[in-house]
Amino acid sequence: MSTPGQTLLHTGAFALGITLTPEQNEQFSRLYALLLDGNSRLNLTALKTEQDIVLKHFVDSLSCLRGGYLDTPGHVLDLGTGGGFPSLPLAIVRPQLHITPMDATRKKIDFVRETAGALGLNHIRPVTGRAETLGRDAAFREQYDRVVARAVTTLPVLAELALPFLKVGGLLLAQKGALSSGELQAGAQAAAQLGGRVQEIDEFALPVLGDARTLVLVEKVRPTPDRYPRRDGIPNQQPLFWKAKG
Ligand SMILES: C[S@@+](CC[C@H](N)C(=O)[O-])C[C@H]1O[C@@H](n2cnc3c(N)ncnc32)[C@H](O)[C@@H]1O
Repeated sequence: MSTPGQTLLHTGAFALGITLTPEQNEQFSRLYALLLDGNSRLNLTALKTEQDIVLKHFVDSLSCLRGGYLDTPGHVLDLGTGGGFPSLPLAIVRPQLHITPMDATRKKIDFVRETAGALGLNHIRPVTGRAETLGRDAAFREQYDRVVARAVTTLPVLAELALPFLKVGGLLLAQKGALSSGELQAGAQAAAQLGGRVQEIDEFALPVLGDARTLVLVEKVRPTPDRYPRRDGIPNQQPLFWKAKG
């Protein structure tokens, strides 16, 4: 990563209240190089410029730390991690978390596993699978203190995919762009059906660029009914309280 890229990373992280150590800085530089290399082979991200990768992937990923809900040790599932976001940046700055990056696409999870190994992030255990299937597996259901999901589907669909993984008392942190009131209302209704309750809507601007972002916090207040999640693809085709995309 260039010196201006490092400055941007520091500025962005600092705006979120995070001061990076020299070792973390080095890990982000290596992550940047590995992402560029992986992208040329695997098409992991549409973002190509250094500024975009630093701000829209690294700093944006770290914005799930707003509010301090990931400051204590615990088990975190990253649902739909793609190329490892937010898992990899989060693992760099929060080594005390046990993080499970999960995605339906094997080649993405292979990249996350190799990259975590290269960065010495031993507290990451990547898993390939669909949320609808793993959410019914006793090894995953109700096993997590936190679920993070960045840029994954609409709020009502995400509520059905994510809430089954949480212990009662756990939190879903949904990282989204600008959110319509319709999506939020449907998401709140879906969450209630699945044992959740919208706790906070945190609207903020992405550091440096100012793009609109929303961090939606949903607390799990009682167990998710056994009939959820529905089978593969159904949450997306027939979202609760929401129209499917045409
Ligand atoms: C738009 S990408 C976002 C990736 C990453 N979170 C990021 O911010 O760069 C959405 C990801 O969710 C995964 N995904 C979508 N539905 C899923 C499901 N039902 N189970 C597991 N992964 C899913 C996709 O494979 C894709 O990698």
